[in-house]
Amino acid sequence: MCKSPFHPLLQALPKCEHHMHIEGALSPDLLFDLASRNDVSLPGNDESFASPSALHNRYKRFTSLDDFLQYYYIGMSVLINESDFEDLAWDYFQKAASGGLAHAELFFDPQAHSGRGVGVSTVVRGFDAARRRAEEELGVSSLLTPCFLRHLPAEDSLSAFRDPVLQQYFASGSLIGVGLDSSEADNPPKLWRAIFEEAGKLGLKKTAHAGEEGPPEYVSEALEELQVDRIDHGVTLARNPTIMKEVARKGVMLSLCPKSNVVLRCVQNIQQVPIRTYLDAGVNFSINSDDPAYFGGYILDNFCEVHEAFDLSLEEWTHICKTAIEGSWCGRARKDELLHKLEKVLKDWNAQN
Ligand SMILES: Nc1ncnc2[nH]cnc12
Ligand SMILES: [Zn+2]
Repeated sequence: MCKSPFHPLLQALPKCEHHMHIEGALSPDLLFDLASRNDVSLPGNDESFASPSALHNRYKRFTSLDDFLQYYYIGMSVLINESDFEDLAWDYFQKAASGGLAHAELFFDPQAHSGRGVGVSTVVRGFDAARRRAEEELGVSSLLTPCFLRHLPAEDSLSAFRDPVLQQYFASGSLIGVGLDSSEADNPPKLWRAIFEEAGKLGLKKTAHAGEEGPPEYVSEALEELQVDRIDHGVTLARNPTIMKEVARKGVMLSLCPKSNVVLRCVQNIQQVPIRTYLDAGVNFSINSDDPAYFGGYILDNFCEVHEAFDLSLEEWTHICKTAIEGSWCGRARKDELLHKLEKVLKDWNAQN
């Protein structure tokens, strides 16, 4: 919660999140509970795993994306059964909905589970159970996208993409698109071109992490070589005005993750996230939590920190929320419902202020 008089408005705004790795919602408490439930032993040689609070403290000292990813992949080892994935996603939906989440487009990493013998149907069935419950009990809609891991060879990603079970989920509409995540440095997007070409032929949505730690040229490469509809992060894009102008011209949306960028040291503080630069340059963006259990905050916390750093106006918040709604991959009917909710929140706010 921030101290701004705007806080009640920030809380009430109907939020769309497009960049949230469900495995990144695994809190230290749930991680320890699941480790005990599933009899999974945590690394004995790392004192960060001595207790949930020791782990929580370690999360305050990440030095880079790869330093974080090491903990992120170890954390996942406790996720074994369908009910574990359901509990994880349900925990996320409850916490994010309390901060005004209305629609979530969620990533997961199938290779990080299949590599440990947990099949994609176990993962998707668990998430789907939580997604149905979120829709019924919280009024939160959601979509699910598998991401492919760029720290592994691109051929591994291609076989994971071609897994018949995954293909069946694409065909049925349970999975909406494809994404690309994990270690960015020295892993240029073009190496994953084959997957994105096949995904395009299947009519799937396409997105890729680019310009998080990597250079702005990875953003243009993802757009040109992978033909992505969206860019995840793009925080380094502001360093190249030519590419930035092209992104603005094309109307491509960036899914920015302000707290993540600070915690993983892509920027020194929230003020350095180029929010003002992108608003001025007409670059579309949404504000997202990335891995909320690791980075110390859900979507509302990201809204609050951005507001405190940039003192945005009512018009600017309205623009950000509308861009996020229009940039979502849900259908027109759901977008209209979300726009309607937004109008109502703004009307109530204006009536009271
Ligand atoms: N911030 C991030 N960047 C790349 N891959 C990720 N996987 C989970 N979080 C990620
Ligand atoms: Zn991410």
